[in-house]
Amino acid sequence: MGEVDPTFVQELEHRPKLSLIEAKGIPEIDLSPIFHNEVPNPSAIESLVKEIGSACKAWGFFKVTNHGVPLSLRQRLDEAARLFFAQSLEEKKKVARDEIIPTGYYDTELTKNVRDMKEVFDFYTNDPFFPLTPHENDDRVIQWCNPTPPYPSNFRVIIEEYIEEMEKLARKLLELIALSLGLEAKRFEEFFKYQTSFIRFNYYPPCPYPHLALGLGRHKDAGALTILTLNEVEGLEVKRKTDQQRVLVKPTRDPYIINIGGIIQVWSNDANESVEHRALVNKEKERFSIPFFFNPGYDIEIKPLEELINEQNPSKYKPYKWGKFYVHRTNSNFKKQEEENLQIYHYISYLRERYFNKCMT
Ligand SMILES: O=C(O)CCC(=O)C(=O)O
Ligand SMILES: [Fe+2]
Repeated sequence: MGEVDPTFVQELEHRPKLSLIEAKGIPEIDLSPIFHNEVPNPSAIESLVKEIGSACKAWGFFKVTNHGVPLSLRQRLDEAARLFFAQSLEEKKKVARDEIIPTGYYDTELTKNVRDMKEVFDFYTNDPFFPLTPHENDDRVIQWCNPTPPYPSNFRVIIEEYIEEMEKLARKLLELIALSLGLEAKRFEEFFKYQTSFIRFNYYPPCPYPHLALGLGRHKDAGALTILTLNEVEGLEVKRKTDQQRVLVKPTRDPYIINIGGIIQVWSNDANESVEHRALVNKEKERFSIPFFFNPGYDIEIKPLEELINEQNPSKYKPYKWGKFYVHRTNSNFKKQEEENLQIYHYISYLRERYFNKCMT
């Protein structure tokens, strides 16, 4: 075993446990009532909405089957990603991200200020606009253009095809979530007109010290919704809501894993919470995961929805602009900071602040 690079080493309390617990009972939800029924069946849709609602509350994440995304497209995407990461570092760095526009390849991501044992390639939908800086009074925006990887030559085309499928699925899932919260199906639609969604390719090479490092440190996804696909290698650990234990999610070929993000947590005023998760590495096998993060426009103000708050259940969050939040957070994932990176709980309204500071780790 070579020298351990200290930048990857997790503090004792965050190192992986040697005995892992397999997650049981993760809801697996069949989406055929919306994707495979020619004629809509209202009672099937109603039970689907109930299932989604309880999965969001009990777990914050769940699997979906019959989701309408062709397996063959995913296989082409997996293969293209594998070819991309198998190239030399020099080749991959031809499409490296920079400090201003963080699209493309990088291998130095930090989560909670510790380096992750992974490489990444990020590709945003429709070259979206973002604030140039996180500073509140700075109105300048900049377009985040995606680099085109020269190899494999069809990578970009496949990514774009796949993103279209992801968007379709994400919009449907959000409709079901809206219904489960007692809202109109299309309640969230306007927020995604100028979306800032992106697809991320995570590549975790075999690691000589998997008991000290993590592929991806503990975090909660900050956007609205994540649609995740994994290769056959285990590694995803999710914090189970019932007992706060980290449980290992068995990778499955066809179903997608859906994660509630921080934005839905805020919109729903905590009715649906985003769960903490992380990724382990191992000594022998390389691991891939491909999340699609469905995110709203940069200028959308995120706050609890009017319909979901009242005197008994007042708003728990101060409004924040998604683009500013995101740029702040992206900067901290790239460079080591003196303080912890931005989280939705930094927007908890004043009255709850003391309570929350105690609860968050
Ligand atoms: O690699 C995994 O299993 C999880 C990836 C993830 O959580 C993320 O990229 O946000
Ligand atoms: Fe995540």
